[in-house]
Amino acid sequence: MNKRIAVLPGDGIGPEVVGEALALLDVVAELYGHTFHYDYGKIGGHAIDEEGTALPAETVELCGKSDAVLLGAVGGPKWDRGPTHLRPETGLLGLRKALSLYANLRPVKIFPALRDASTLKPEVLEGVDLLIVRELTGGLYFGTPRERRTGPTGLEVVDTLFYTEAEIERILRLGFELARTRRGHLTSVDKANVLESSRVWRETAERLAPEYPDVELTHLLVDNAAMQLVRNPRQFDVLVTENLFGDILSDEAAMISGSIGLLPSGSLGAEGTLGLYEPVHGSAPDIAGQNKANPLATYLSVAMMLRTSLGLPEEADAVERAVACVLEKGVRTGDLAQPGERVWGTREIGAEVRDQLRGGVRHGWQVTI
Ligand SMILES: NC(=O)C1=CN([C@@H]2O[C@H](COP(=O)(O)OP(=O)(O)OC[C@H]3O[C@@H](n4cnc5c(N)ncnc54)[C@H](O)[C@@H]3O)[C@@H](O)[C@H]2O)C=CC1
Ligand SMILES: CC(C)CC(=O)C(=O)O
Ligand SMILES: [Mg+2]
Repeated sequence: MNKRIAVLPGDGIGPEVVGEALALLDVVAELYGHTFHYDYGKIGGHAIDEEGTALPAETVELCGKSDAVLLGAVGGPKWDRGPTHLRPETGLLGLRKALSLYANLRPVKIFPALRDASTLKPEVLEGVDLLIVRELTGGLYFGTPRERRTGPTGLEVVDTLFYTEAEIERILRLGFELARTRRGHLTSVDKANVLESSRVWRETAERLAPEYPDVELTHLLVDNAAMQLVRNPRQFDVLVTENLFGDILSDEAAMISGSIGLLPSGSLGAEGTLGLYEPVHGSAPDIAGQNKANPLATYLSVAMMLRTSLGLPEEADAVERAVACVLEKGVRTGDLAQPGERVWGTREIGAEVRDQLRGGVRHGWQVTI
């Protein structure tokens, strides 16, 4: 199979984890007889430095010609003081919008080997398998006006939470559809006790529910959802929520599995359109360039890409198995290692996963998981 992948490494640890992910994809290609072409694009802070914009037009064009997009992360302190239009994050938001990627899927699973790394007690973790469906092209991150202005008492600032009913309906429908393919439970997370947008969100969920009689719908206010996620995450199957809420809840949920360095994501538009795959974490400036970043979230994002956009489920399974096996062998980056345990670097854990993938596919050897 011949596929074109747009590769946007970005800033900070982005190039490190994406570099490892491509080395892993090369092994997938070698083992299964595929050809993956990588077309590199600029986005974020380094694009600002080199092109004067966080999202050069060529990057959007490149993505449009690809079968899938793999992204690292954008941002860093160097660009934090810039004006809004010259901030790395606007590049990523702009790309999501330009590609109409309205749904961001963030699965949270437990690797049995990592029970110790989770902040939760082992008995609470048993059987956790949840999916956060985050609306990605609307809400507070995209509403206008967004501005600073001078009012009667001095500086005033405005961010706008804007949704159309149609935007709310399409993400909720996806939530119902995904719940239907899993355990049949959808939790819609909102702040309907305060926000008008959330009231429409809840009304829309109620209106759609009769069309999905096989799905049990529950509503939860976002503050309670944040608490329930760490109290008893096993109660959740699919959570569907607004852009900002989903952003925050997914970082929180990362700690159920043990580290933000483990959580993958896939962003999708209408059926048959391009998908963008990226780890949930950011550019981690505090560890950038030190061979400390955990590349597993990016590997698991690659697995999502193989399965969803490239139609290669067997290859996706093999990557996920290789990751699980390496963890089972006790290989840990610093974010996962317990006090006193050996710490592997980004490149070293990368080599372990590649070896495991080769061994698993060629010789069928793997650690029992
Ligand atoms: N999708 C994206 O490109 C995102 C970009 N950002 C940007 O990233 C920059 C840093 O943001 P932070 O709030 O620090 O969030 P962050 O996710 O980059 O880092 C938070 C903490 O987690 C650690 N961490 C993150 N990824 C890791 C990995 N793979 N392995 C080991 N440890 C990891 C970091 O070292 C840090 O201590 C900011 O400029 C922010 O805007 C933040 C989130 C997402
Ligand atoms: C630009 C930010 C909204 C990125 C982020 O935090 C995320 O998508 O998780
Ligand atoms: Mg985030």
